[in-house]
Amino acid sequence: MRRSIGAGKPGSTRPRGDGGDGVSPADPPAAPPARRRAARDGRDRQVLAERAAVEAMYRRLDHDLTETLRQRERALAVRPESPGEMYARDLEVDRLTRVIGELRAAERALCFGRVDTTTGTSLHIGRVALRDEGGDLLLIDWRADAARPFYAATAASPLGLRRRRHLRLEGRTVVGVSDELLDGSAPTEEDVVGDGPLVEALGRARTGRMREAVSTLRAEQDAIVRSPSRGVTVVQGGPGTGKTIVALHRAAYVLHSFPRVADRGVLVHGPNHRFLDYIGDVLPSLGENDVRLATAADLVGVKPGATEPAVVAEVKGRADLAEALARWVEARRPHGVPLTVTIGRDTMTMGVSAVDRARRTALRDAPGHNPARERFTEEVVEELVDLMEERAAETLDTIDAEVAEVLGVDPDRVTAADLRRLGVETADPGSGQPGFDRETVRASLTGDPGIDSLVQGVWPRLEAGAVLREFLADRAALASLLPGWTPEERELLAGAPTPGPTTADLALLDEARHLLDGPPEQVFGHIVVDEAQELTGMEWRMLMRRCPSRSMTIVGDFAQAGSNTGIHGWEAALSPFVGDRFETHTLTVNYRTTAEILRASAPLLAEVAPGQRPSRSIRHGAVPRTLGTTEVETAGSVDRLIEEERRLHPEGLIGVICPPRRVGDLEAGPTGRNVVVVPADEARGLEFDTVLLVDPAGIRAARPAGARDLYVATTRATTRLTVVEVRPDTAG
Ligand SMILES: Nc1ncnc2c1ncn2[C@@H]1O[C@H](COP(=O)(O)OP(=O)(O)OP(=O)(O)O)[C@@H](O)[C@H]1O
Repeated sequence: MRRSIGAGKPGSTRPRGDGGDGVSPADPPAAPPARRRAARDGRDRQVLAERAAVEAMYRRLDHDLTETLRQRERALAVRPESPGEMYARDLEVDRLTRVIGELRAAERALCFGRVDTTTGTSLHIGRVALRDEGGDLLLIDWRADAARPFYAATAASPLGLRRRRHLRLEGRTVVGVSDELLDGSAPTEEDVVGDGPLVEALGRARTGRMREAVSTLRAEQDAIVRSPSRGVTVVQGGPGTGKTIVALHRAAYVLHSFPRVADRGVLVHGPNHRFLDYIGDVLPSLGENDVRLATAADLVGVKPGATEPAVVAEVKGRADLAEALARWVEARRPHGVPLTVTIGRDTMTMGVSAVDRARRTALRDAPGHNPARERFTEEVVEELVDLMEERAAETLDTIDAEVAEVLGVDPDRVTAADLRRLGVETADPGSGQPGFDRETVRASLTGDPGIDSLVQGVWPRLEAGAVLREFLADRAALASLLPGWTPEERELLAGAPTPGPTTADLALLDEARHLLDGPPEQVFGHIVVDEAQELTGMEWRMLMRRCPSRSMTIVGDFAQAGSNTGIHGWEAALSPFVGDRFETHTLTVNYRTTAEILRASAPLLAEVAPGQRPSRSIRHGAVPRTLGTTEVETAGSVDRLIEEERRLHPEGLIGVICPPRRVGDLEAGPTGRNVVVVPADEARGLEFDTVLLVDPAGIRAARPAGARDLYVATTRATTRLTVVEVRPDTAG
């Protein structure tokens, strides 16, 4: 028999049953009163015992926090006496600041779990590790190896556990415990077997912000979070299977377990700010505050101000543009040409092979067209100094020859003999031309505007925005650099200049900057890519160059792809960068959508991704309904539905998902508290208790990926879905 204490109401949807997911069947049969009383006494004792244990942990947390704050104050008070000491001090202060952040973030639900082994030992699991004053372990960090059985043990594979316990806290007080027995043993008075926190978590009303799931990660999710792979991990699965939650917990795990990664920081890349805001609380609540959340526009630091047809965006996203652009830039450097310079009355020529050698040296020493140009200038100056020295030697030789002819003596030998007589060593023949001061000549040439304009003629400084505009408009170059493209495809590039950068231009701009100015300033130790099915070939390059270690967690679902990227699978996306060195995991259990909603979206899934198996939902709820309205009545009908929904489910979060062109009209309605209007092309990754899906035909027609937008929209609700079809107004 299973009972639950302290659990909140699971809401109107009920779990379907265990099904291997560890989710308990609902509605246990009623027990006789005496047994109920005994059970209640038993669980009260358990709650009290856990309360005492957790109070001790909070005391220790307070102590550790005070102590770490003191340590930081002491470190800050030290006066470093050398740059080395300053560096060491700053490192220590950074470390302590990080620990303080972790300890502070651990305040909420400090301890959420416990495991008891079959041999009688137990461990409490929480957000940080804590030891008592004697050094004994009070709490282990959820990311530690020792915590793995808490997540990974199942009845089929109990990993030495007898019991897994979840604790529920209000503030610092334990108010509920819930146990799962894993070794098949019968419950005793010390066990409180209940519905469990997953059911509770899934039944809670949404807030519009994703919540962390550290206490309820399932075994299949935990295996990915803890994967020892430091390379590329791909997580795929249908909507609501926990891809995002897994990726974010993996980022926290990686930061904790791979310190070298933590040094460089973690980037979470998402498609838009609506989505990044939605997931933005998860990592801080896991104690990770140093994670950067960014869209492509944030990474490039440019806001796209113009739009363009999807077909143009598609060709601009193709990765073979990178090679074409590189060759276009390469053609702006000197190849097979000499450099002739006039200094004073002298004209000197740096030969073709010297110029080519200087170009190669420059690009090797200073990657990027512009830095290499400066290095090339140094090489040119060096070559000119050599030439001038040679020229000086020739002039002196001529004078010497003239002197010898007039006086009948060799001036060099005379001078050397005179110097020897005076006890001075004569110049070493290898030390350069006597009287020619290379340093002074080099200094006078370095920074000389004449030299700069000479170099500018063969190797101009370039700016990424201008390069991109010129490149895209250079029909002749595009024809020779992109021979595999049809003339129509090339014309899409050249024939559609926009007044400002578009979204597809961002990755091209980044590529141009990389070619011109070298690698990006900020790179990361680990990158999480969410909604990765949206990335074009050029965008993959943009992310990969920011992750030289190729340590990445990539999550996505090609059935939900909104942009036509020309990339339909992980191999196509990743093999240019890592070959086949990536691990793919597939999540199959849907934690968001009810089975009824999933069933309603199945025909759309079959349409957009034939052959892809639907995920398996663990929740049940109302069958989605379809209503009709007319064009003029659309806003009024939606307003009435919102009011009805608010009356029946005051706690629930309502998402109104519609074609982009209807957003303005619908936002004028009773939005605000608990209601968000979202254009269908921005709904990826989001979730609501109730979804009002307005004008499905309009969503479908809004862009080429309309059917996939519609599929995404139907899979956003946790509980209730109402589809509002809009009929055209009849005349009169
Ligand atoms: N183990 C878990 N414990 C509690 N909640 C969970 C768990 N796994 C998933 N969820 C919840 O299920 C919902 C769906 O998860 P998530 O958004 O990560 O799925 P997804 O696969 O990324 O979906 P989509 O493809 O639609 O973006 C979220 O509310 C998430 O918090």
